Amino acid sequence: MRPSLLDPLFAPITSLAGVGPKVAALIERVLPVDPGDREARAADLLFVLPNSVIDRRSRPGIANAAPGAIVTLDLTVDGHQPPPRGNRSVPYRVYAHDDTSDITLTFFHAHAAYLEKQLPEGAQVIVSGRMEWFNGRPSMVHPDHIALAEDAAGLPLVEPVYPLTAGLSGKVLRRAIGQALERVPAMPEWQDAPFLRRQSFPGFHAALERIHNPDSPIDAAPDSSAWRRLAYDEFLAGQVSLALVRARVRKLSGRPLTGDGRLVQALRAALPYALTGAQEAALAEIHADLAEPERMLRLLQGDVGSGKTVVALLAMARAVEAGGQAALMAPTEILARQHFATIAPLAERVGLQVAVLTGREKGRERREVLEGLADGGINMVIGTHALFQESVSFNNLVLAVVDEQHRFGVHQRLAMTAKGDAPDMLVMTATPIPRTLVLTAFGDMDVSRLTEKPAGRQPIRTVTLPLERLSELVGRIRDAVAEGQKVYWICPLVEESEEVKLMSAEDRFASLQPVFGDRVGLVHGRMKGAEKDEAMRAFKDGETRVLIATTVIEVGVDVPDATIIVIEHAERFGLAQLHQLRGRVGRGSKPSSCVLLYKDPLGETAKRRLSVMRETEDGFLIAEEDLKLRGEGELLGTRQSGTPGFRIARIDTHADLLEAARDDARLILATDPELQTPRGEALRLLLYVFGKDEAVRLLRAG
Ligand SMILES: Nc1ncnc2c1ncn2[C@@H]1O[C@H](COP(=O)(O)OP(=O)(O)OP(=O)(O)O)[C@@H](O)[C@H]1O
Repeated sequence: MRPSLLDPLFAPITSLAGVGPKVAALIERVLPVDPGDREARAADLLFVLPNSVIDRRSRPGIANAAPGAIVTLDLTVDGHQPPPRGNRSVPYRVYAHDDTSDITLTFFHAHAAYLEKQLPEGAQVIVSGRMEWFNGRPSMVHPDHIALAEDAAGLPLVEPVYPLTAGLSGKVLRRAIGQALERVPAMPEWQDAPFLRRQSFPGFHAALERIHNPDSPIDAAPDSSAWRRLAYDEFLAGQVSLALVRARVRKLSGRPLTGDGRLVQALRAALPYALTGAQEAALAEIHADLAEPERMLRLLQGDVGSGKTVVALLAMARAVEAGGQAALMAPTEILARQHFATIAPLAERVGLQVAVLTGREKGRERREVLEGLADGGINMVIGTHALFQESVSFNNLVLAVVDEQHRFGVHQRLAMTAKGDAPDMLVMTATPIPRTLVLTAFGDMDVSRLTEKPAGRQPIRTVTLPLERLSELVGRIRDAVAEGQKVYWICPLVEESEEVKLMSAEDRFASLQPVFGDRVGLVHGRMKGAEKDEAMRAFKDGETRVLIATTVIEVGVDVPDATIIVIEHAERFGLAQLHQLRGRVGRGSKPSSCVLLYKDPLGETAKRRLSVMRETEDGFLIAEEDLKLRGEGELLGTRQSGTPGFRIARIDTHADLLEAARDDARLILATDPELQTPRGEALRLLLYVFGKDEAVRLLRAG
């Protein structure tokens, strides 16, 4: 039970003065981590940390500001220049000046009414943001902060600037955060005192105060001791919680799984290729783990197209040899069916019973699968999260393989675990996550890496092309199709809504149909399962040659003879996603290419991403680069912050703390596994504060 001293912090944000349901909904949009299906709490507000500060201590003036510097300027607004009607690619410009020079303030996708209110013509305003020089003129794109000079009187000299969303003013947010800060109760220190001294870290409450009420910009920067303290808290909460889950999982100790090797041998013989060295090595590690009485918790990391599926199959075969059942869980229905289509013919050839179970199996079909799983008639099952459902019970599940784990949470992992008597776990991920992220997302699992691709693969030629040259591209694709090639055509991901996403794929389909006739197919997330299957099948069998798709095909889709992928509006995709998408080609022995269609003007980050894609195919390099580029923010709108899944910590700035937190967590749990010492009690508070209630529940008297 959560101690009552935390109650005020855990009250919904609507309990704060000035926060009604409407404001609450806006605040939820700026929370660094989506609260999911629970209400946002006052505690969540503590971790809305500033993007930057307005430093009113000195005002250099436009002419004296260094390019790239974040500055505060006292400006007089001279005039507005909205973009021509209907042309959203031209920015909205506001002209202004101070005693030293003129400046242009630039806004993309701006709301005219909002800007007219914020920057009335003739008004004195205070604007801060990054100084840039554009065509030799001082400019500022999307200032971080704008205030009328009259409103700014009496404001602190150093003021934090928070991420905002349309309709939510800085003032309202600051006031709400201030109240949340007042609700932080006196709590015992959960960090080790000598460690705090060594690092010169302030206490938890003091750190929050310092960041939200800074005396200087340094206080509110991610590398300040206050921010680092909180990042460490967050890492430690995460590591302790992962370690608790892991301890529970391991404690349900496993059983040695060995077999006579006949099934595995027969399957290997049935494969149309020989395993790569990396596949052999990974398999040997997995088989060794299975043979141990301890449970296996292993992560199989392989770059796109490195051949993870067959490794999973052979691991599952070993589990069946040992007399148990194995399950493979995929993140999407398309993938579950694809795995089934690959695995079933091979497995059935050696006498295995394989079934598929997704949300789509209904009625008799479903009943038969459930019966087969319960009585052991089915040896292997492949499915989606439908495998977790309560109605599913296994006769003897000894191995659970989870594909694309980063889409599943720790709790789902536990749910799968509950299905068997402590089954071994193999987690597969196609995202070549850097070592540090493995640690944050998976804790310290054992890791096998597929570092080599099957022989005979050719490099993928990657080119970038502006959207204006679309018709030229269509001509070339037509030639390629005439030669018998197969083409994926990925349509833009538009954030506003699924609706729009769908539209763009359908529009493209409609515009390409006159060119390709019935050789063009369409697949997107809103289609019914059977329609999706049919579209994938037609493409696989070559009835359609061009497949227009949304990112539903991002992960895992395997059509080895597809040789071209066009990614429209490539500038809107993240690096990891582009890499995954590109990995849909180059999976056979023929040369392949990837065309990144982009729309000008490209932001700096987008430009860098596209050039990284041109320069390398190495997923691990790309992942490192991705991490560096993230958090630098985009020109389009607010600076996005941080590392996914974290509120405070940023892998690029705080990576050193992560290793320390992992070691600390191990040490803590080795000496105080149930968190019952005084420090352990304090650590329970830490877990609550960071929303790890689930982890506390795993503890005795939790
Ligand atoms: N040793 C091998 N030699 C030749 N081809 C192989 C080998 N191993 C796997 N393949 C083939 O390589 C392709 C990719 O394998 P698989 O679908 O398992 O990749 P993956 O690692 O899951 O990649 P992704 O994450 O991109 O889906 C498949 O067509 C598979 O049949």
